[in-house]
Amino acid sequence: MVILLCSWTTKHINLYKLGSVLSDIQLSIAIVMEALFVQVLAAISTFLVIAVTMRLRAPGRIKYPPGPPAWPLIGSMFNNPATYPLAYKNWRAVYGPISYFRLLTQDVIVLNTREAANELLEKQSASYSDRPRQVMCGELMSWNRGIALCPAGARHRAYRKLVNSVLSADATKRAWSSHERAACAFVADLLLFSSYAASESTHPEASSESVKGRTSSGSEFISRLRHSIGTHAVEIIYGSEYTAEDGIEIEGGRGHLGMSARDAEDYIQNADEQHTLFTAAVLPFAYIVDWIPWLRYIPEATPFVHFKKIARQARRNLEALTWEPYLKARERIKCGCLQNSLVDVCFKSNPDPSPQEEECTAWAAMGAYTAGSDTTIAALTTVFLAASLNPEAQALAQLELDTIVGRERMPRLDDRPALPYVTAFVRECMRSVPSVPLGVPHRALNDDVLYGYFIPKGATVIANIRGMLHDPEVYSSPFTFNPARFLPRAGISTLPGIEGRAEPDLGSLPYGFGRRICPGMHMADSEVWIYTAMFLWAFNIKKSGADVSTGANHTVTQQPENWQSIKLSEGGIQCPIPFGVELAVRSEELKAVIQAEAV
Ligand code: HEM
Repeated sequence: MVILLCSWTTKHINLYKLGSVLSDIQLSIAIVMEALFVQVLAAISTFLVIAVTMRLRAPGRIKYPPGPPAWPLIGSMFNNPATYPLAYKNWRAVYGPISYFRLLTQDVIVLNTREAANELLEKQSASYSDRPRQVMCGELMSWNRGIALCPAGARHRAYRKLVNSVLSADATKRAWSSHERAACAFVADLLLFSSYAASESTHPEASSESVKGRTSSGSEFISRLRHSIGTHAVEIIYGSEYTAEDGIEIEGGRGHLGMSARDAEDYIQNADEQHTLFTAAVLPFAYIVDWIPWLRYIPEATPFVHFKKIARQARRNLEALTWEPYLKARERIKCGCLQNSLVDVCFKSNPDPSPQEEECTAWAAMGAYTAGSDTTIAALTTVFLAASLNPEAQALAQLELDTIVGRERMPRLDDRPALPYVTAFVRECMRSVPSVPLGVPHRALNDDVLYGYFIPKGATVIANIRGMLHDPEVYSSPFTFNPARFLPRAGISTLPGIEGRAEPDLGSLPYGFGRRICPGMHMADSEVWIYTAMFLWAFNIKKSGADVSTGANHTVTQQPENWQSIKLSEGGIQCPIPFGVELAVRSEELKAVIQAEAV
């Protein structure tokens, strides 16, 4: 039926087209409308056939998992929970460990417990390592050429191998001193100001202003954090500038090779803009074309069709984001200025790469940068908010730091085992506001059954990470900020008198599952920990109602006693907004140590 309708349309258009060249504009409009009408009819018939077939597919009488109410054929299209991460928060209580909904022809499985996620995404990792088709974000904007949305297969394996060269546990340990330097520079940078405020305008998703990249207004605090994490990531992935003074003769007498500080600034800014578009588009079915894929073929000039223009610009910018820093790093490396960045390590192991291999490295590098920055910034923003809202927990962490590290030097990463409360503080932040609340969707490669429920081949599989971390059956009073939940019952020697609750450790849960687990988790863990430790060692932080940089009054809506009321940005990456904080260095003595170590 569908084929018949389509061929009828084509014939019809051709006949009319002949006339329309000669006759008036009205006729052309009528033709387009008619063609569109028939195409829509064709699409609806397709959905009808496919949807009915799909409902009949479950073998035997295996049920689909429970889920929200759905309409015949269209499923949960009008109350699409896929685009609202918070919509899943009570699903474990309502539907149990595994739930299901359908959007037109797309099956979506939501895993609400760690056990269910382990059963599918860890134990059968190979069958769930693919990503669902994402027409807008993946195909039209080109993000499926990067690692995070790349389909499972040889190219994805090659990407993972490349990024592991600098992100594996061992490689990360070798980079500890570089993380410490970056955290120390951040703290020293903050010393220059007496107080700061974080506000909506600084978050990439918070305003249309920021979507266009104008993020400089007001709040120094987060923009400084963004700058610090971004510059550090650029260094780890592309290396830093190499100047003639560094001891090498540079051809043509130019002053430097590689990424200059200015290039890094531009890169960070461009990456922010592209990643903002990415986080909005990566949510399942975020754009109409994700629901009706053939819309990708309609001309960009069609009225009311904005997604084609957005996609074209995003694709062009993503190419630039991928190639410009890579080519600069390559130029430096070819002149013999080798460093330890991801791109350098790739060239060391393969000094004469083919164009395909170069393309692979360039996209792997871009993918690692973009996946690693906003997630880490979101985690650290939560840390600072948590400290400002929980003065008691802040004071306990500082007491532990003073006792173990003292006041004559800054904390280091090898202090971590001796600082259990600081570590528990960081974990509690990552539990309270996981940066990636629904992970990145996986895709079932085969039909499967879990707990007696049918999982159809091709289903999008979402791990409800936030729901797992807020499950009251696992974490008592899940919306109360309490680092002691991660301490042993017997307490800790660094802070006698604190009663631990010995609740389940986070493990790698905030970082996803199976073959797609975050390859940057070791780096993120070390980075978030050292930034937190140095920051709490150096500053007292408290909440404030005013953004001192702009003078604008912000209402402090964040309530320490109930993290459910914390305002979060929407999208694939979650970050608390807005909040004001005041910082004060803890003593002149510490200020002198910071200034000395930051040199
Ligand atoms: C607090 C910080 C971070 C969090 C919470 C986080 C979380 C995640 C999550 C949940 C995923 C999806 C995993 C899945 O599909 O099951 C992911 C993927 C990924 N992350 Fe992270 N991440 C963080 C930092 C980083 C860093 C620092 C890097 C690199 C420098 C990085 C690189 C990546 C990459 C490349 C992927 C895609 C992996 C793939 O599809 O094979 N992440 N991350």
